[in-house]
Amino acid sequence: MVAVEELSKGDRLKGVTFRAEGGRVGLLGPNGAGKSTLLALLAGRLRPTGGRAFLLGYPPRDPRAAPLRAYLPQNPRFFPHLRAGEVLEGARRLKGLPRAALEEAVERMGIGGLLARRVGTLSGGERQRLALAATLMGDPPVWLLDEPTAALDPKGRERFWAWVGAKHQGVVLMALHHVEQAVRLDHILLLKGGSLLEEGSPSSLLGPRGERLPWLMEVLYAESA
Ligand SMILES: Nc1ncnc2c1ncn2[C@@H]1O[C@H](COP(=O)(O)OP(=O)(O)OP(=O)(O)O)[C@@H](O)[C@H]1O
Repeated sequence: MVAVEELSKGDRLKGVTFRAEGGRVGLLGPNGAGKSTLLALLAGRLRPTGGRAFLLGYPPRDPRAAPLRAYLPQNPRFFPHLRAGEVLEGARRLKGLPRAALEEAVERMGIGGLLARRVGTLSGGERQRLALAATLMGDPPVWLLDEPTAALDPKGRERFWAWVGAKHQGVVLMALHHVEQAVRLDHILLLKGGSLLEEGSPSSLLGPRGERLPWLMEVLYAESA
């Protein structure tokens, strides 16, 4: 479903290869590891300098790939004067979705009370909920999410993970910083310095009881003196 072969972007991503047929796949790695670069390449926002990728058989920049994916960048931007409801309505029209899809997205992220608010007045977490609702509306098969939970409070995180849990087909590929969320994943890709260090299930990488967590933290996050 998502196939990545020797994908490169200069020094930012160096020949990464993996396949994901379905499920929740986490990209873990320190700042600057290349997570956002990989997601932006799959979203068709960047051109690779080498290698290839496919979303359900289509290269990311092929127009046929666009309706198959939802992409949440790290810092989604909105026109601050728009109301949250207008942002969602714009997303709905752009995607050609029925009104029910918008209503489901509002319900899932719990933002019914924000619809009349101007985006510029929303808090960081409220904006993140709105961005997720606008991005995931209509549930396309491939979700590409750059730190989707970073600004969310615990309730917001629960809502997000419940939406992910309700997705029974497709791939959710997401960059995450909070290693404790790794237990919610089916598969983990460890990125560092633009390269894929290792991949596997949470229990194979972290140990069945999380006993390898110190190793993981050291491998990923140790800073050279
Ligand atoms: N537009 C750009 N031009 C040149 N280099 C860039 C650009 N954007 C990012 N980089 C560099 O590419 C590398 C990978 O960055 P990327 O944003 O993909 O990392 P990341 O794993 O998402 O990091 P973070 O956890 O900090 O979001 C970093 O060294 C970064 O400084």
